[in-house]
Amino acid sequence: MDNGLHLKAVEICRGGQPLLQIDAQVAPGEILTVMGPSGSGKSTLLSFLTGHLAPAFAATGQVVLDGSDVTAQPPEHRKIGILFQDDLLFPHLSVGANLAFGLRGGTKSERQKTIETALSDVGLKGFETRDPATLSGGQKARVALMRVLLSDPKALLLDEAFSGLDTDRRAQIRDLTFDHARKKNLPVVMVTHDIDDAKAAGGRVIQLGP
Ligand SMILES: Nc1ncnc2c1ncn2[C@@H]1O[C@H](COP(=O)(O)OP(=O)(O)OP(=O)(O)O)[C@@H](O)[C@H]1O
Repeated sequence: MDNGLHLKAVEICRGGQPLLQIDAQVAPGEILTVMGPSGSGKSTLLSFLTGHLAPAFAATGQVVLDGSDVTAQPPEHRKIGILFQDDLLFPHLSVGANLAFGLRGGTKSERQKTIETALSDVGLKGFETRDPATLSGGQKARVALMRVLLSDPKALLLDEAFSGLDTDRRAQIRDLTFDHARKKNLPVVMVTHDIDDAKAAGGRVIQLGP
């Protein structure tokens, strides 16, 4: 498969001991859910994919994105976006400036238009000048989602991205995230403890491991 995200025989070790092994292909628009007990290496896997593996770990295998092996590339060249739980917006910047952060190219007015559209796509029309401190948790999550999408990633990683939200809000933001990821045809790797997240992503079990 050329397009999508291919985790080719990935093995992550710590202190010489294997922590996690995975071999999976995530097609564009598809969601790979990774579940497992605390400490099993889920976040470490995502840090390997983004290129931020901590020195305590060693990894073998390849990360192939849209047919290119990005394993040796620095994080900023990989085009892999990640959303964390309670993703922090820059507190000293307005909502609009937070969104402008990942935007490259185009004229100032084109960038402005892109931001307006992104906000209205997540039900936050007119929020450009708002201070992030004045937003609800769900509103912050929407801005964080748009910020990562505007950086034009070729794959999206979710690390307990919906965990800080109450049940209703969680389902809403999750649907919104899946919708946008599918619209952009992004392969998604979602780490979660929540069986409802996994059910919402759908599909089938492809690997069971220690
Ligand atoms: N920077 C680091 N240096 C050394 N060990 C680490 C580092 N980060 C995490 N670990 C350890 O590596 C193991 C895997 O951690 P990781 O955060 O990937 O687990 P996880 O499956 O995401 O857990 P959780 O579900 O609790 O978030 C844990 O035992 C953790 O304590």
